[in-house]
Amino acid sequence: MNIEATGFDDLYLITPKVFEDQRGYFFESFHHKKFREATGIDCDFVQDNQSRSSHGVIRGLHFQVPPMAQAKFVRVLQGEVLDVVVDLRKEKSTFGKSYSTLLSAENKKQLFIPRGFAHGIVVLSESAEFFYKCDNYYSPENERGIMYDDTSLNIDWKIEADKRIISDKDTKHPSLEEFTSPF
Ligand SMILES: Cc1cn([C@H]2C[C@H](O)[C@@H](COP(=O)(O)OP(=O)(O)O[C@H]3O[C@H](C)C(=O)[C@H](O)[C@H]3O)O2)c(=O)[nH]c1=O
Repeated sequence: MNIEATGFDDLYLITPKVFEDQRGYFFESFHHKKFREATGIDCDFVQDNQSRSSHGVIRGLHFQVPPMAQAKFVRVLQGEVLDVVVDLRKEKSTFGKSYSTLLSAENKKQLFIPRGFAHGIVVLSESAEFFYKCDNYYSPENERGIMYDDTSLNIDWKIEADKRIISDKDTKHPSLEEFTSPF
């Protein structure tokens, strides 16, 4: 497993070691001890989520506030997404900054997103199956969001505006400036 720093504290891009043979491939999609030894992060995941989305779908930018904030370990089972996170941790020099990376079934890359980040995806392939582990349970009353197209975030979502598929909920979040971060 190769773990890359991202310039954001505790945000890591992971490339698993893939074993290929004439049958296909195998890789360890998560290994608690190896991850902890490489990052110092002792993460106990309690909930797995999976979603399927069509080309152009944007889900985000979502997060849960304390005491139900979530760290996430995300990857793509089929297709390709641009995975986007925004640092909401006020004391960090990266506060308000975004980080994006391509995750795909092909590159098998994974992103560990610590608590204190808003998270979203945009689907670049025909469709995508997205899978992620969470270290805290879903809590609707603690769910929040910031606008994916907040110009202060300067995120390139790669899909033209008229081709984007977005839930009604995701068109009604505050901007980062309008949101007082609890992180
Ligand atoms: C997140 C979640 C949702 N739900 C229910 C609530 C709705 O009835 C339905 C769809 O939920 P939503 O539209 O919020 O799903 P996404 O837009 O994919 O939300 C996710 O999008 C981005 C990518 C994230 O990082 C978050 O984990 C999560 O907010 O599933 C549950 O029952 N449990 C859950 O953990």
